[in-house]
Amino acid sequence: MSAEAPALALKNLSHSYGVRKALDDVSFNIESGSFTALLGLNGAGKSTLFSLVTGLYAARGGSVEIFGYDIARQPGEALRRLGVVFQARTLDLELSVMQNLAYHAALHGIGPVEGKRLAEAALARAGLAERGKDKARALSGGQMRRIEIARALLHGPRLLLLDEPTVGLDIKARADILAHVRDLVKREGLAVLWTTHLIDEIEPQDDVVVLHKGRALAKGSAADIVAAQGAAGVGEAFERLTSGGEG
Ligand SMILES: Nc1ncnc2c1ncn2[C@@H]1O[C@H](COP(=O)(O)OP(=O)(O)OP(=O)(O)O)[C@@H](O)[C@H]1O
Repeated sequence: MSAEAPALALKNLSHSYGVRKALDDVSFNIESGSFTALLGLNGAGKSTLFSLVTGLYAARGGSVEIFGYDIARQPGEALRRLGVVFQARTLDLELSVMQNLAYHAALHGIGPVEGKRLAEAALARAGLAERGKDKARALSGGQMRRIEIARALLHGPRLLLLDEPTVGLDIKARADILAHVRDLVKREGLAVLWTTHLIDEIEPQDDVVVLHKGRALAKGSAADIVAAQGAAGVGEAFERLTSGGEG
C-alpha cells in the first residue's frame, strides 16, 4: 500500500466464460475524489468487471488493485476499502432500516455499540435520520437506494462501486441519487465507479470508460472523448465509437 496508490487500478484485465470473451485487456485507474462512469450497453461486460473487482470471480488475466492491495493476493485488505451497491435490491424488507444497517456493521466485525453509532451517522448522511425505525419495505425506491449507499459506506471504504444504481427509479429519484453520489465525491473525496447505459447520467467533467464487447474503447473526461470523436455530445461519441470495428 502507498498513500499515492489509485483507489482502483485495473491492469490488463481479461475474463472469459468458456470460449466467450467477456472482458478483453481492460486497463484504467480511478483516483480518489473522482467520479468515473463505466458506460456500456447490455452485454458490454460491466457486470463481469464488477464481479472481478469485488473478488466474486478470479480474473483469468490481469490484476485488480484497490488502494494498492491486490484483490487476489490480499482480499481482506482490498475489500475493507471497497463499498458496493449492487443493481438488484439487497435490503431485507422485513427488517427496520436501522437493523439493515446494523447487520452490515456486524458482518464487518464492528461491535454493536459502534455499529449503532455508525448506522445512525449513515442514516443522517443519507438524509433519512427519522426513518430508522421504519421497515425497509416502507421506503420509496429512491430512499432504499440511499440506504444501500449509506450501508455500503458504513465501514468507511474510500472506493464505492455502483452497478446501474438508478435502474427502476423515476426521473426525480434518479437525479437525486446521482446528485447525492456526486456530492459524496466532492465533499468527502470518495472515489466512485458508476456503471450505466444511460448517456444522460454523464457530465462533461466526468471521467468515462466506454466499454463495448468487453473492450475499453475510450477513456478520459467525457469532454475529451466527445472532442476526440468530433461529436456534438456523449451520445454521438458513443455511437461513433461503438459502430465500427465490431467482431
Ligand atoms: N455466467 C456467464 N456465463 C456465460 N456467459 C456470460 C456469463 N455472464 C456474462 N456472460 C456473457 O459475457 C458478456 C458480458 O456480460 P456482462 O453481464 O458482464 O455485461 P453487462 O455489460 O453487465 O450487461 P448487462 O447490463 O446486460 O448485465 C455477455 O456476452 C454475456 O452474455
